[in-house]
Amino acid sequence: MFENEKRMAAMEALKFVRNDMRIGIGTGSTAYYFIEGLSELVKNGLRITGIPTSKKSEELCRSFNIPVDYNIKDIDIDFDGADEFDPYGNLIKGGGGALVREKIVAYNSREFYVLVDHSKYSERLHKFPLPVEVLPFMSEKTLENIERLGCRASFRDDKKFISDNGNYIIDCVFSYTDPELESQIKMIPGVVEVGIFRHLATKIFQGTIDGCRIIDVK
Ligand SMILES: O=C[C@H](O)[C@H](O)[C@H](O)COP(=O)(O)O
Repeated sequence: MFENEKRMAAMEALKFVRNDMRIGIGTGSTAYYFIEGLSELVKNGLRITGIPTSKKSEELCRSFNIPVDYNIKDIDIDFDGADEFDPYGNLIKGGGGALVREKIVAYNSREFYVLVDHSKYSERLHKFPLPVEVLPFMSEKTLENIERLGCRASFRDDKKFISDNGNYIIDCVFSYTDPELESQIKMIPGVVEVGIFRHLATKIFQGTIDGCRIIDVK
């Protein structure tokens, strides 16, 4: 859905990539267009090092001959998609189950550029169930503890979905996903990471029917 908007967001963001940059490489269908476009630039001589945010994106990079290295201290810009964003640049991520690595890379990047189609915008985060990665150990209790915060929660694919880190994803339906929930959920033992990304995005590239809108996050 909205493939053209996703492609436009990715193409616009690619204009910010320069020689010798170390860049975070996101996960998902929008990040795919970014990786595809990046591979063309690399083929034409661009020198970059990529830090992929999932095994899937790493495989894609390798198949496109994009150099990959995880032993990088300073990441210049991270480019990734999102499931939902609000006017303050708060994000929900993890629809593809890659939230842990995505958050580590975003946190350690000087800039974090988010690539989305128009449908991802909400005045208040409420459309997309909040993904939370949890350890398998006593995960039923972890789910109960998360539900106490006021949501309906379920294991993704009845625990058949296993993250790149060997964990489960719990999808949580809140009537409103208050960004403040990030720290409350993270306090629950067994929770590895929460798909709320606050104070991380620096620019949002939103594909629209006739181009791409760039939003600078204050
Ligand atoms: O775990 C996956 C990621 O957070 C994705 O970046 C997110 O789900 C957006 O994916 P898409 O671009 O396919 O909508």
